[in-house]
Amino acid sequence: MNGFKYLFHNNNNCAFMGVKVRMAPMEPAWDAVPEMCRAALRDWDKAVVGLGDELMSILCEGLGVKSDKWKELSCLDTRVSLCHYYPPCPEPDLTIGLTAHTDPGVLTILVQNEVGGLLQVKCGEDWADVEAVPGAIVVNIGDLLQMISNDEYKSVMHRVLANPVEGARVSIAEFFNPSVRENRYGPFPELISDEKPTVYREFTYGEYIRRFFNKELDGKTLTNFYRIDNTKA
Ligand SMILES: O=C(O)CCC(=O)C(=O)O
Ligand SMILES: [Fe+2]
Repeated sequence: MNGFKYLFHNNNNCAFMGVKVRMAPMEPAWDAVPEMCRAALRDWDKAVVGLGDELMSILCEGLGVKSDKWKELSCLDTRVSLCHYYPPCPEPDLTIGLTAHTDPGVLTILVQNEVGGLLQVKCGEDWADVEAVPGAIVVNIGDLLQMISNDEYKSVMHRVLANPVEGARVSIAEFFNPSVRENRYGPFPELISDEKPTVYREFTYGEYIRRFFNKELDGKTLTNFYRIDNTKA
């Protein structure tokens, strides 16, 4: 089915189920998406696409490069929506909702329902709860953005605990990724100087994404793989 998947559990046997729809660059086969969430998913995608553009322009300005710099690399052209459903778990101490990871792409925009306190972000050695604030949107910097920003922005390690309460936790994420596999990625040249040499070597998006799908998620990031050890220069 073009661009649509049910995920009943993922490789790490996490305690969630999900529906994944690739929204762009190709339109999904909407007929294959369950009718009950078709319109909502279409509206969600429409609502976040502009927000992604706007956030990325602000983030580029923050780096001191031109605000549409990200367009040169088709940074946001692939969009994947992933709806997560974390059912109540009778033994939450024995499993995890979603294992610790950083998002591999550029940006993630996420909303969650009122069952909060399960999404956590790593702060130093500790985990901090991301409370469910009505109307709030969670934005994650992904590994690719960390690398193209030459470490000015840091991707966020996060996880979801198994759900100990009666009601289900629901979240919807939109992942923004590049689309052109041949494009070469590395820190924006404008950010490189003698004082701040490049922290990452270049790679193609195709190579990057292949590596991502061939590794375990738990606690590891791809950024270390592409990092140059400047202390040895
Ligand atoms: O459900 C959540 O809040 C987080 C989901 C997530 O981190 C992911 O799918 O990458
Ligand atoms: Fe994530």
